[in-house]
Amino acid sequence: MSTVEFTNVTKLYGQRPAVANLNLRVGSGELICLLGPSGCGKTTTLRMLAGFITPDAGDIGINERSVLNLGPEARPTALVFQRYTLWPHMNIFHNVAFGLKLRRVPADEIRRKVAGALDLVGLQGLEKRFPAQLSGGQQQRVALARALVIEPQVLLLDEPLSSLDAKLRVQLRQEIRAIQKELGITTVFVTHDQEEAMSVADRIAVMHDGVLQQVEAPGELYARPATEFVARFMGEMNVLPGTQTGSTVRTGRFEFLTDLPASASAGKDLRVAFRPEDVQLGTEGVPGRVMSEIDLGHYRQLILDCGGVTVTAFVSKGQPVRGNHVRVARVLMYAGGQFVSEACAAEPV
Ligand SMILES: Nc1ncnc2c1ncn2[C@@H]1O[C@H](COP(=O)(O)OP(=O)(O)OP(=O)(O)O)[C@@H](O)[C@H]1O
Repeated sequence: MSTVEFTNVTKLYGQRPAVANLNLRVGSGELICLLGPSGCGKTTTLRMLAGFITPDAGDIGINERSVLNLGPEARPTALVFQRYTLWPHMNIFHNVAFGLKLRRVPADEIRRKVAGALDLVGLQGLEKRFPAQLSGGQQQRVALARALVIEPQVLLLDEPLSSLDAKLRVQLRQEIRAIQKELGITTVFVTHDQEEAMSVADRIAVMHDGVLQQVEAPGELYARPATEFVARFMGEMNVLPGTQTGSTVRTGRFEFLTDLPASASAGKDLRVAFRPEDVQLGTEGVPGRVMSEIDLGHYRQLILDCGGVTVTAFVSKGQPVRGNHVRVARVLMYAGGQFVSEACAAEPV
């Protein structure tokens, strides 16, 4: 059973924080994805946990004990990189056995453990092959076996699927998740791909400009983004500028009712946000004009001009569109980038 805890961790490059005052706890057996755009600080966070980068402030603990004074090799972690970093001149057996040999594990135990690790990643029987004789996906499985064979308490994955093609990525991420669950190993998985994060994580930690924005289970993160950044980053979202008068919030010709006191949004940029799948097309609401329509297989994406406001709507394939009026039942409101309240459609009087 292993936990990870970052407490007020900061890493500066010059004056600029790559990671700013990070507080994050990873529970025992939990898989947390660090998610965010390029340069947000994910890799720096992972490397601080692995011991390759020293934080400027704060503490990092594994199992409630600080690991800051331990070098990478002394930490109970194993790291899998984006590119399969296998030794080309060693066969698969020796690639996987390497860490055990360094630890002076007896030969028969090495054989047993390597066989077990290769079995776990579905590569039994390929011990004598060399890396160049394996596909990209197989090589990445070897890298995973090599990390797991030393029985780390915490598994660290740095964009482990980025160099694979789309189909293989999907397959391997399910395999990684299954292995992680089977072993119950505490895991930190870095990715910039939100679909990947949604599909494997117990919780997702979204980062932006070195700042942790929100940590939540995937469904909750999607339903209730805590900041405007998360709202825009996780899936498609309509984000429109709003103005509040009393209990009414307006954007274009849309009107919503809120119980947010107007004083709470005064002087801050107010935004209303709603998912394209929550846009209803019918005979009631704000008249819309379809500007473009894209067939995306199981649903259609419509871009509508609703009196000068551009709205994206997803319409499921089997659903006939009965009218060109747009209604949005529920919206999220953000002031100064932070979630402040929900609002609901004001019914026409
Ligand atoms: N050695 C370094 N020297 C100076 N700045 C650095 C160094 N390493 C990282 N940075 C900066 O710190 C910030 C965070 O980098 P980091 O690699 O952690 O981001 P990331 O989210 O992992 O991005 P990517 O997905 O592109 O790897 C970036 O602005 C980056 O330019």
